[in-house]
Formats: sequence, C-alpha cells, structure tokens
Amino acid sequence: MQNRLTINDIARLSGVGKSTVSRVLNNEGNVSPQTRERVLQVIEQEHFSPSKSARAMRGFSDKIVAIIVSRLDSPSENQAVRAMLPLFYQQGYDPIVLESQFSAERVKEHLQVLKQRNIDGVVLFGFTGLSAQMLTPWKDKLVMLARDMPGLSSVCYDDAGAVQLLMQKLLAQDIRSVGFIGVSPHDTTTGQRRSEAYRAFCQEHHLTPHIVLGELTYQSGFELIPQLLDRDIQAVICASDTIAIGAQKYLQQQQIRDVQVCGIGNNPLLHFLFPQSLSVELGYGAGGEAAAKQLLAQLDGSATLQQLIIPGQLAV
Ligand SMILES: O=P(O)(O)OC[C@H]1O[C@H](O[C@H]2O[C@H](CO)[C@@H](O)[C@H](O)[C@H]2O)[C@H](O)[C@@H](O)[C@@H]1O
Repeated sequence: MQNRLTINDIARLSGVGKSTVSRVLNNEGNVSPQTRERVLQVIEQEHFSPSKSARAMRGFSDKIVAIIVSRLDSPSENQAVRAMLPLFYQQGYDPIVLESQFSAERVKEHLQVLKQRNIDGVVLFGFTGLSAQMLTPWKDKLVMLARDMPGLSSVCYDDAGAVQLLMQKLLAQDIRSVGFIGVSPHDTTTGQRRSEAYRAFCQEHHLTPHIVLGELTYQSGFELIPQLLDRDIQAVICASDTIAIGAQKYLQQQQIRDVQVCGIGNNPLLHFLFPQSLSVELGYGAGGEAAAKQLLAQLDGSATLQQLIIPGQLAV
C-alpha cells in the first residue's frame, strides 16, 4: 500500500517550506502567486488532502456537527433528529449521532472526543444532572434541546401547557375523575413539570389528584394503570405517548372501553394502534428544526444565544 503523503512531502516536491504549504492550504496571504500556483500544482498531481487529524490540529473545520441523543430508541427524539438532518446537509455539514443514556459522565466523555476532533457544533438532548460547568465552554457552539440551562441556547417543549390542554379538554366534556401516570420528579421536564401542572390544575378546579409514577416506557403504562382503575377514574393522562400505548394495551386486554386515555407527544404509533386516544402535538419536528437553525446561525455568527419554547396543541 502506498504511504500517505504529508505536508512535508508536498513542501519538498514544491521546493518550499512546510509553513508555505500550510499558508496555501489555509488560503492565507504572504505567498507569491507563482509559489502558490506551484504548490497547488503539486497538491493536484499528488492528489494530496491533509489528514483529518492534521486538519483538526490546524483548526480547519471538517464541517461536522454532533447530535447527542439520550436514547437511540426514543420516538420523540427520532422525530426531532429527522427534522434536523436536512438542514445540516443543506449547509454542507455531516452530522454524527452519539447516545448519552441520560449519563452526564457519558456526555462529558463525548464532548472530550468531539473537542479533540475539532467538531464544529453540538445539539445536545438535555436532561437533569448535566452541569453548567461542563457545558459552558461549549456555549457558542451548542444548542440544548428539551431542557433549558442558564447561559446556553435551548429549545424546549411546553410541558405544563400540554397537560393543561388535555385537562381543559376533559373538563369541557365534564370528565372530572382523571388519573395521571407520570415519571420521577428527578426528571425536571417530563417528570416534575408535567406532574406539577396536573396537580395545579386539579387544585384550581377542585378535582382529586390520582398520581402514579413510573418510567418512560410502555411497560410502565401497562403495569401502573390498574392502580388508577381501582380509584374509579374516567380518564388518564400519561406523561408520554409511549406510556399511553402501554396503558391502552392493558385496557384492551381487560376489554375496558370507558376510560379515555390521553398522552403527550402525538406519536403516530399510538394513533395507529389506538385511534380513540387523545394526545398533544408537542412539536418534536419543529423543535429539531429550531435547534438546527439556531446552531447553524451561531456557527456562522449571525445569531446570539437564544432560549426558545415550542408551543403545543391538541392533536387532531
Ligand atoms: O417515549 P419517548 O418518545 O422517548 O418520549 C418520552 C419523553 O422523551 C423526551 O424527554 C426525555 O428526554 C429528554 C431529552 O430528550 C429529557 O430532557 C427529559 O427529561 C426526558 O424525560 C421528550 O422531551 C419528552 O417530550 C417525551 O415525552
């Protein structure tokens, strides 16, 4: 196999110094037109392209952005990622996808590698437990999605608004006995913000709250809904559509048809399997698009840091 040429080889073949080749590659001044032409000719003849690590060491951009998802199997995150990709491609960026599994330590490791590789920018699906200290050095080239953090650009969903929309809809149908399947309050958005909005609505409208907490899985919906059925509910709000799929599956197996199941996220699978469900379109696609646009604008210097909230609406 032929050895890869280095900048030193190009310098020798062109009869110039290494720094001159570097200046030609960087398109910098201080090189005569004749010398530039000679170096470019050698580069062309030898089909030379600097290795990625050499480019990174010199501060070149390889036009790569990283997307750090929390879970590769999350329907909501997949929707957001799919909406981002065309925007990155249009601007000549190659996206790479990494997974955090909600581990701050893993995000730290990913960021270290991304820094060494001179990656241009990062969209990070945020979660509780990430520290500002770790992320602040990235602030100009990072957008956080699904969570906010002071001093960083972010795109969030309207967690409380989604629960309010569902509760208002149920109340308008005179449904007053509503249960809630949520997730741990250690999860600030899907957990704490959605559960608190449910509690606050119940308090404001003199409804008795019935809350059970589980995980972000359909198994949780399946396993937890029996506890709410014991409390004679007419409807249940699930903190996500994935949880709602599990709850619906249980009701289907038990042939229970008089409990209205509501979810959050407008997951097409929920509507396909259980079209009688009610859900809120949170705007995962719009969120992904907004995050990609914001990152691109930060990278080309046309935008400052921004905190955006995508409004939700009842799915039809
Ligand atoms: O079942 P899914 O489609 O995966 O949706 C569940 C929720 O996923 C997202 O929230 C979770 O991940 C966020 C990062 O993307 C994180 O900030 C949050 O704490 C997690 O709960 C999504 O943001 C929610 O809208 C979905 O309901």
